Parts: sequence; structure tokens; C-alpha cells
Amino acid sequence: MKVLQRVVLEVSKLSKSFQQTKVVDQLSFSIQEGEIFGLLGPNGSGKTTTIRMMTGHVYPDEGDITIAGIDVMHDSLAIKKVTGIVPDSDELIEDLTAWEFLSFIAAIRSIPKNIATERSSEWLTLFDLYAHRDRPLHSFSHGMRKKVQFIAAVLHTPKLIILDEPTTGLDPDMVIMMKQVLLKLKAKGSAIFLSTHHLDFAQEICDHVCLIKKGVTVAKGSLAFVLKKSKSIRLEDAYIYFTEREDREDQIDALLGHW
Ligand SMILES: Nc1ncnc2c1ncn2[C@@H]1O[C@H](COP(=O)(O)OP(=O)(O)OP(=O)(O)O)[C@@H](O)[C@H]1O
Repeated sequence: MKVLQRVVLEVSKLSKSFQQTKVVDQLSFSIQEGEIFGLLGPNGSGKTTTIRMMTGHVYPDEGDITIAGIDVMHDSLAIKKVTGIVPDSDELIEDLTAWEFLSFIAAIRSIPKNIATERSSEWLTLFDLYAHRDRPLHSFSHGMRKKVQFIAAVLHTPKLIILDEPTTGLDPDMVIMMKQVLLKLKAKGSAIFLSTHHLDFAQEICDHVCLIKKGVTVAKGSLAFVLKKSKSIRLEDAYIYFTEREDREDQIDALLGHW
């Protein structure tokens, strides 16, 4: 018998302009539980703006966003309970140690202390950070900070995990492990939203992708569908096909010719 999956995130006809320039244009997609969805596109194509609307930090001009059936614009507190986010920046509370920071996150997520202690210890150990738990976060490298952000995002086992460039600064071992972690969270029923420029990584884990360019959707569907439509084997080739990337070799030669 086929088990019915539930839609966790529904984005419908979302638009946003800054200073009369549309940076997200009628974007629609949904993510079901147990699914990994990738939003892909060139720099400045509107990925982070979309995430900021999903997390209630930016108000859309048009469109609707619901997470676990809750309207993002009307109940941001309820949304925080069911969502975990790794933002694009690596900002943390600098003067806290990693342990203090995770204890603080656990407290605002209302996770009982004994559970928080156990989960934090396990995640820190998995990410090779346990020995560094009593160091202030301002002394952490970029990759270490991304790992702490990831742990903070999943500590309360959210229904939806939103990841903006989660692999930047991670070494290859950690990227492989991140992939394994995300696939296991998916198997446990989490819905995962991923924005990344790391296309091989996206190809290995995404079930569905949406490619955007200047805020406009240029391809959307299952990974297999998008690859087939562009007659590609690699997502990188599909990306180049749909975003109509220009070859800049002549421009590079002209620029370096002045040196
Ligand atoms: N607060 C803002 N005010 C004005 N313009 C903004 C603002 N935030 C984003 N933009 C513009 O919106 C466009 C989309 O930006 P966004 O950060 O969403 O892109 P992105 O796809 O996440 O890019 P990247 O891959 O470089 O992270 C860009 O042109 C950006 O300059």
C-alpha cells in the first residue's frame, strides 16, 4: 500500500521587488515530507530572498507561503517551532562557547535539558566539534561555524530544514557526511529545502529541483525530468542549458590581454 506523503512547504505565486526591480517572479513549488528540494540559480537570481520570505524576514509583494499548513506571514512563532534554518551568512553569538550557544538554542526551542545535552553531545561528536565545545564561537573557522549552525537548525527535529549554502567551507569529508546526514533525515520524513551552487552535491541528494534566473523559473520538476528535458546526464549541464550561461572566454582573454 502506498503511504500518502504530506506537503510540508507550499510556495504559491511568490513575487518580490526591490526598488522597482523584480527579484522573485511568480515562484511556485512545494515540498513533501521525506523529500529534498533544490532551488538553484546564478548569483543574484533570488534564492536568498525566497528563503528570507519563507522564514518571515522579508514580506512578499504577492503570493502565499505555508509551512506545515501554517501561513508564514501570520504566525512566525509557530513557524519557528517546525522549521530549522542554516542561513547563508555564518553569523553566531560570538561570545558564547559552542556548548553555551547550543544550550541557548535548545532553551528557546523548549527542548528538555537532558535531551538537549544528549543531542548536542552526539551532533558535536559527529561533526568533530566535541573537543572544541568550550571554545568561544569567535575563534571558530568558517566550516566549524557552518557545522554549529547546522546542529542548531536540527536540534529540535524540525519538519522542514532550510539550508542556504550549507556546504560552503566544509572539507570534502564533511561534505560527504553532510550528504549522508541529509539523506537519513529525509528517510526519517524531514522535508529539506536546499539552495546551493554545489551542483554535484544537489544532483546526489535532490528529488526535485527548480532552476531560476533573475527571479524567473526556467526549469522545474523531478531531477530526472529536468535532466531529460535538457538532454543532460549531469545537473551542471542542465543548469548551463536552462540558465543560458554565456561563454566569457573572449572577455577573459581581452581582460588579461591588458596585463
Ligand atoms: N534588501 C535588498 N535591497 C535591495 N536589493 C536586494 C535586497 N536583497 C536582495 N536584493 C537584490 O535581489 C537580487 C537577488 O538577491 P539574492 O540574495 O536573493 O540572490 P541569490 O540568488 O541568493 O544570490 P547568491 O547566489 O549570490 O547568494 C540581487 O540583485 C540583490 O542585489
